[in-house]
Amino acid sequence: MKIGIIGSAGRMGQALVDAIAADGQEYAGGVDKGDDLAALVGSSDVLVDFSSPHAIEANLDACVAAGKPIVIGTTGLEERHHFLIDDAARDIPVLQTGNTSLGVTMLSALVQQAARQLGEDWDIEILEMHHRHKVDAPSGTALLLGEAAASGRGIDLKQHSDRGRDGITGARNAGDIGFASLRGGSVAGDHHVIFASEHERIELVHRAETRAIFARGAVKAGVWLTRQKAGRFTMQEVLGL
Ligand SMILES: NC(=O)C1=CN([C@@H]2O[C@H](COP(=O)(O)OP(=O)(O)OC[C@H]3O[C@@H](n4cnc5c(N)ncnc54)[C@H](OP(=O)(O)O)[C@@H]3O)[C@@H](O)[C@H]2O)C=CC1
Ligand SMILES: O=C(O)C1=N[C@H](C(=O)O)C[C@H](O)C1
Repeated sequence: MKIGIIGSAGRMGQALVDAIAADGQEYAGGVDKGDDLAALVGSSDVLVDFSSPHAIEANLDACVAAGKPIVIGTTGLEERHHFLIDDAARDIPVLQTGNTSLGVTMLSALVQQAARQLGEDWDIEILEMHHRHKVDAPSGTALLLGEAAASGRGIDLKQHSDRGRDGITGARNAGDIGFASLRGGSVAGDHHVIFASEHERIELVHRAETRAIFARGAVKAGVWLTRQKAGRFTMQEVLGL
């Protein structure tokens, strides 16, 4: 399978080049800002995008025009990006996720189950730490885990998230899902989901020890997408979880 990378010179782009070779796939080439995207899309069977939210619209347009599937791992997406993805998914297979690793995909299933079964007296807080170069917060994974918790609870995350406590915040709003972000050093990605009740606490933690886990999952998702019809897919579907 010929896999093209959008954001190829970046940290994830480089990890992907290795993962493509390790999986026995063919590297079709890569683009970064200002490169010939249409040419890459034309010569690839599937595109994998780990670049910037600014690139999403052009990437989707190019893939729709050429009828090629795309995996979007880029984070920091806004609502309008999700609408663009939904539109494109009417014509081509698209998988967008804040985390392509097996471990986080499993964690999100566990978080959803815990949130469903624990009562509302269990406060939910999500803490993430990443390397000093990361530009978006909360991480895409933290938001994905927040969505998993909200869906387990049967609530809308947008109406129930607390994303930036500072100063005299007042007491915690019952039912909110709280987010906190730390940045420093070279941390590939740590996520803690904390369920806190009056007398006990459950903490579910995932630590990425290398970016290879994201790259491996993205390659797996890309190969899987080439066998799908148009639609929007999840890592749970790819991994059969
Ligand atoms: N879903 C997941 O599992 C994971 C997601 N990520 C996400 O992937 C993204 C990239 O992360 P990372 O590799 O660390 O970041 P980097 O900054 O190292 O790499 C981003 C690359 O994308 C390029 N780029 C920027 N704008 C465009 C554009 N408009 N078109 C094409 N290429 C562009 C950059 O080029 P230039 O330097 O010239 O701007 C750079 O080479 C982030 O959003 C990150 O959060 C990361 C890890 C896992
Ligand atoms: O920017 C990163 O590095 C990462 N980004 C993703 C996110 O925002 O959750 C995934 C991973 O944690 C690494």
